[in-house]
Amino acid sequence: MQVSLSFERSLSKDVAIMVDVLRASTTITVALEKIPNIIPTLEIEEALALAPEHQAFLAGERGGATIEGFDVGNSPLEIQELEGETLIITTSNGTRILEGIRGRAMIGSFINARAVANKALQVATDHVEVVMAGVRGNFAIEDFLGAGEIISHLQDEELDEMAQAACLAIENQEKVDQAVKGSRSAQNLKKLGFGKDVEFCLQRDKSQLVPEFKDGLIRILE
Ligand SMILES: O=C(O)[C@H](CS(=O)(=O)O)OP(=O)(O)O
Ligand SMILES: [Mg+2]
Repeated sequence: MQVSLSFERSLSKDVAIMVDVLRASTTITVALEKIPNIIPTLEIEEALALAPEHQAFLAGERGGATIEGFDVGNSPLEIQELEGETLIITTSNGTRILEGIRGRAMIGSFINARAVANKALQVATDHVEVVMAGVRGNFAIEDFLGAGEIISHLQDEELDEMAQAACLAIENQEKVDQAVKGSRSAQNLKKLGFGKDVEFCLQRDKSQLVPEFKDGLIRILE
């Protein structure tokens, strides 16, 4: 099995795992514990327009800050409190990257790294691509390290050089935690009062859930 790491744009027609550690991947994975259907949207207006017909909760942020009038932010801790049928979510990076995936799209982060890696291996034909979301077109260290955590569970496969680099980068967990906490994204979230979300997002293998994005909907891949 080939394993590759890419940034922003997915090239695979097989399986692609979108990684947005802070915070879309983590928030979506947690939301699926109590909400079976998640609709990601690119725009706030689209989210607002869809909410009444689905009687859905609204979650989302811009620049990390909760969108006015939404039930919760893009926050794994806040989303844990919600229970229902449908959630609509719009975020700055993660939801946009998902839309660009042409293959089978899964969602991964530190909290489900092992589960998503195993599932990808099971269902892929010959290629698992890990896609770092980044922040508005820029590299984000938290996504590189989250990708490394996932790839560390695929080490027996044929890793490209980017994938090897990410895997090597996560060898020291203490340094990984320090780097993620010191990232621009984490600093921004701390300023906005979401410091505890950063700690939450760093938990390893807390979840066995693997979210899959298919036909406009995110659900648990059984
Ligand atoms: O909500 C988040 O943590 C980020 C905010 S920002 O774009 O990094 O300012 O959004 P995400 O889509 O989860 O990267
Ligand atoms: Mg992010």
